[in-house]
Amino acid sequence: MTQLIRRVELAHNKPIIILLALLTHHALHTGEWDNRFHIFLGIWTLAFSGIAASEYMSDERVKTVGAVIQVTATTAVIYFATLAASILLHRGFFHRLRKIPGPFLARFSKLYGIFAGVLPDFQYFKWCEKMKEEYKTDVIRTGPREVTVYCADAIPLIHGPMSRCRKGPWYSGYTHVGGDSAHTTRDKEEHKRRRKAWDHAFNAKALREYEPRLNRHAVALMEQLKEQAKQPSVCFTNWANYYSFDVMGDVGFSRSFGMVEKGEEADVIKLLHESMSPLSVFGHVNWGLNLLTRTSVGAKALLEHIDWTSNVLKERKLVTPKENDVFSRLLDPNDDKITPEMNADSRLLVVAGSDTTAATLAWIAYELCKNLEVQAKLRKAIDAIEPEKWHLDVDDVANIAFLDGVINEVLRLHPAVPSGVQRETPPEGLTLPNGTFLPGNVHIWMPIHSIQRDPRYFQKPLDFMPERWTGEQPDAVIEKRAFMPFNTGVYNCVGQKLAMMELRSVTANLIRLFEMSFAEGEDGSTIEKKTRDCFTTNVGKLDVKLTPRYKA
Ligand code: HEM
Repeated sequence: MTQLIRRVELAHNKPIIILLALLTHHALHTGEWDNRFHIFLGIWTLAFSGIAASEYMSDERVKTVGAVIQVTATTAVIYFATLAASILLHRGFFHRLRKIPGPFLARFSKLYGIFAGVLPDFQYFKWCEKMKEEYKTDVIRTGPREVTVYCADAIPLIHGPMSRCRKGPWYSGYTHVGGDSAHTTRDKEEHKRRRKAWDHAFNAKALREYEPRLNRHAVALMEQLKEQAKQPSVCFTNWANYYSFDVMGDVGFSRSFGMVEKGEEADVIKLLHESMSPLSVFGHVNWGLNLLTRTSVGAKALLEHIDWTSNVLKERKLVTPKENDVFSRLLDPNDDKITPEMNADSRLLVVAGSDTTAATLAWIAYELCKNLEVQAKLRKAIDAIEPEKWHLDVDDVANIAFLDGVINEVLRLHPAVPSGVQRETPPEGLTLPNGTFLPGNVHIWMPIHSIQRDPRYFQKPLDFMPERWTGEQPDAVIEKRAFMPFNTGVYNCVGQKLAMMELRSVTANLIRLFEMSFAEGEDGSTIEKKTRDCFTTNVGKLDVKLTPRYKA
């Protein structure tokens, strides 16, 4: 054996080291390693430890620790320098995406997007917007193997029901810790099977069953806001969070979190936001997120949140609720076990079912404070409904065109998933409607925020104009497909009808009971600047002044 090692003399044989580096690049390039990068780290650690040991044992010239380190380090430098040079040369000048325009440095690494687009203000969607203005084209290369696509006519190809694209590796970032949810599974057949149960949990009959709960939570919120209105300023973002968390707990798990009742930020909301935070950066470098969750460094909150949501489900499994909830439809009553997939679905419901609605409610308050004439017009429409009732039920506000116009306009200007979702081209590639050919296994993002503010699709796109949705200004929507806050196709938001019921119920009652304006010292800049894009958003604080319209 020693003879053999001596003959090969790997550490002294530069061509072999270079060849191994090139083979490594080939393996990295042809496979999907985003979520298996730890395997390479393991192989490298073993290989270089092996080289150090074999040098020490077999080479008379290498007999001190210093000499062993020197030889191993030289080997590592040659290997990694070759690997880096090969990767960078390929990504920069020979890659299949080399003809797609984009920032020069972005073609070498996604780290560029992180430094240029995320770290300045954690609002990556704004950087996407800047790229579109700078390059004035619909397809921009924003990473070595990634493009950002801005044209609405590509939506059916990328997201539509017949799309051949599949979910990208972003979705498997921490599958190894929590299992795959219906949302994170990348297997189309598995998604189809699991989505059936979710569809059942949000069909018309189920939604009707959830209505009384929504009414109860809206009443509780309004009662608390009446008390809060005695203060000069109310932190609306907090109350939006409490409400949506209570609804999600009740409708999802028949569990009362009682946050509106307590009126204080519960640790679990903080934990939820902290668990999503790493995605703002590591959502762009999958291998980073994967390593983070494997080593727990920096992913403590995420792991704790996964545990917490598993416990919520465990406790739910022990009871038979009086009213059906979402998990009445998802859990198998004949099976005592809770699978990792069910635990992952539990976290999916907590994240998707609370944060998105809370963020949208906060933006509704922001836009209504900024556009007082819209608020007055909305109030007129709301006052006309069932004037003798002191509280409007979900059913009462199901078909108010101007209310839906306000909500749609907020979802257009402030989508809860602003940077969009990742898809991957099929192996044979994809030709976009503008003729651009995207080779196979390329990652695509369609930034919802940019598309929904594009003047090609919406007249005066930055104006808050609910009338564009009500029939009063129909020409103001030029391309309806470009409105995709809940996404579209087989992976679209299963909870969108429930979300609309919540948004209508809270907005209508809020506007019926209070005049709302920015609190003193507030101008809306905190929510604009401090909102953090973490796939969903952690919205910044918004303080409002509520003036009751009726005496208690
Ligand atoms: C304003 C509120 C909401 C917005 C803007 C929103 C947006 C979205 C978007 C864009 C997706 C697609 C994600 C992707 O493809 O990766 C999605 C998926 C999903 N949403 Fe929502 N959502 C909202 C509220 C809700 C609510 C209230 C629930 C449940 C209670 C919910 C449950 C889900 C689930 C389970 C999925 C995964 C569906 C699948 O992959 O088949 N969402 N949502």
